Amino acid sequence: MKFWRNIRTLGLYQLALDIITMIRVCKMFRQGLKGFREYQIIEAAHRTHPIFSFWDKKKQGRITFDTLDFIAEEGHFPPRAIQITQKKPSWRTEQEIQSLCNLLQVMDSYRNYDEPLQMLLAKVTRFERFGRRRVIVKKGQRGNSFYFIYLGTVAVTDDEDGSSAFLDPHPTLLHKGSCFGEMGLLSTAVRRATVVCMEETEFLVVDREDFLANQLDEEVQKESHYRFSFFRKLDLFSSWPDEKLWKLVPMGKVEKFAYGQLITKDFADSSFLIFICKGSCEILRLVDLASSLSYYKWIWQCLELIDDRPLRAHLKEPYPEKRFKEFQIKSYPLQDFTALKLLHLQKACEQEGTSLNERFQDPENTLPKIMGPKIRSRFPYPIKCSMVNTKFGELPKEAVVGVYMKVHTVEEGETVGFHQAFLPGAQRDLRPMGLMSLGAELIRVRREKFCELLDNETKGKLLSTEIDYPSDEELCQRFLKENHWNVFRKDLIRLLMESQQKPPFIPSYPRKKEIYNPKSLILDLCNIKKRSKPCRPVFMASQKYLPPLRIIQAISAPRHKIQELLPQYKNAGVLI
Ligand SMILES: Nc1ncnc2c1ncn2[C@@H]1O[C@@H]2COP(=O)(O)O[C@H]2[C@H]1O
Repeated sequence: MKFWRNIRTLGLYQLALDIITMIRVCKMFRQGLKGFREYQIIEAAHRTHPIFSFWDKKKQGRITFDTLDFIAEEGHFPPRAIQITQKKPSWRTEQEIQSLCNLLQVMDSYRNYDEPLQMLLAKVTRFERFGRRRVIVKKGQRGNSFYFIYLGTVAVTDDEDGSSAFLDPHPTLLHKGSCFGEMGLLSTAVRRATVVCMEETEFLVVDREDFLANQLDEEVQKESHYRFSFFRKLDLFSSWPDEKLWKLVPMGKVEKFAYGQLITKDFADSSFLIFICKGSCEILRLVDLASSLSYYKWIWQCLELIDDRPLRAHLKEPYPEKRFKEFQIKSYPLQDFTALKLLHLQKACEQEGTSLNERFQDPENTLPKIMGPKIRSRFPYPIKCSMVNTKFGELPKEAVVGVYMKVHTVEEGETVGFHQAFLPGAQRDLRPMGLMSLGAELIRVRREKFCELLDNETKGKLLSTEIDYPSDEELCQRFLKENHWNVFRKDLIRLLMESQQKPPFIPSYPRKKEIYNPKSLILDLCNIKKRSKPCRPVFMASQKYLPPLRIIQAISAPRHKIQELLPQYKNAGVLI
């Protein structure tokens, strides 16, 4: 009693009570939050007809499938599937295993196995979810499990606690759909690396006994041999003995990328050397069009076409004499007097001491354009739009855009990532280039690890395969050319289709506003004035590579009617 009285006087009793209460509250919060999350996942009271059912003739019974059972918050492993993985393998029913197997198809590494093996894995796998910074496997330790990543990202590091992954600007990352932990399960091997979660990550785990019982070790060996035989076939390694090549094999894994999937934003800046095993990839460059002289010239030429005069000329009223000259020229019937106009214009230019090609550079120039009638002469009055300064002069703000241009295609058996790496820094092409898959299978190896094996002969071979990538100016000119051709092609198709006089096929669009609108990828120079506020989503380039910039795919500029360029098509349909 005395003891308790002492404690009471010391306040320790109260402290202990407080701590117990706090623990209880925390526990309730934890449970509450979990419950809340589960609620978010399952909540679907408003959904209609969640149960899909049909009569199975063979089984003479009704088969029902509650779609809600396998619905989860986007990307998360569904709660119903979690329940199945929590059961002992022998308690899982055939149907449950099949449902799990269907669900796991989203993971590339799982899908690669043949169907019977997939079913065996679905029977034994269990689910785990870990938070950021959690170490999953530790280098040097004995391995007990093999992991599929259902959601999230992990990093593979050489240190024991995985902390380097958060300091390294280019850590080795494994994403949703990959697997790891197989090497430590092979006979006497220990973990070759540490794997740490970069964010909250969901795994499907196969334990050592099940891994070996299902002969997954043989699958792993098969994959290693695949990598070895791929490297063996490359001319780059023809001088390497087998033992040396086997050192390269565990440095990377085979990764699959879907068509159009971005592999890396900037391969020169990343620390990887990439070998293309199957398919091909495109090297892409994000070009800031406003930094190109050709684009600058072209934009001003197009803007003049809008109403025959340079945009800036509208800001000042022309002298009466000039206005009269212009009136005279404009008042000719356009189609019949084009040649005459040209002659007149040339004379006028000579008088003014300018050549036709220089006209776009002269903001004061108010002479009309020389070709036939225009389409969309919408602005007979001054155009007002905000301008920005570029290195060549002012451009309308709307016209400062970027495009992704293909620089080069990398084919099967080629490598990416050592471009000009052996040149002195100042001579290197340091422009950021992205790599996009056209449906490719590749192996990524860390450059510094590869350099440990690199000899002079291999270096020489790498140098001999190097090519110079086109400059931004060349890419821009190519874009303008391709854009011109695409616009012409579309105009032509429209012209020819018009003749068929059938009502055009118009797909019915959902009424809801969509996030993706293909029109947002077209810069419409004819409506440049109207676009004070972009009404469509603007695709922005990454700040790291360029200033904020709208990304476009095509430019629709004021242009001459196609019938004028191809007089034989004047009566559309006659030639079809
Ligand atoms: N270069 C690499 N690229 C991708 N994964 C790797 C790489 N090195 C090791 N791993 C994986 O990281 C795991 C660490 O544990 P294990 O050695 O069991 O198996 C290893 C591989 O699955």
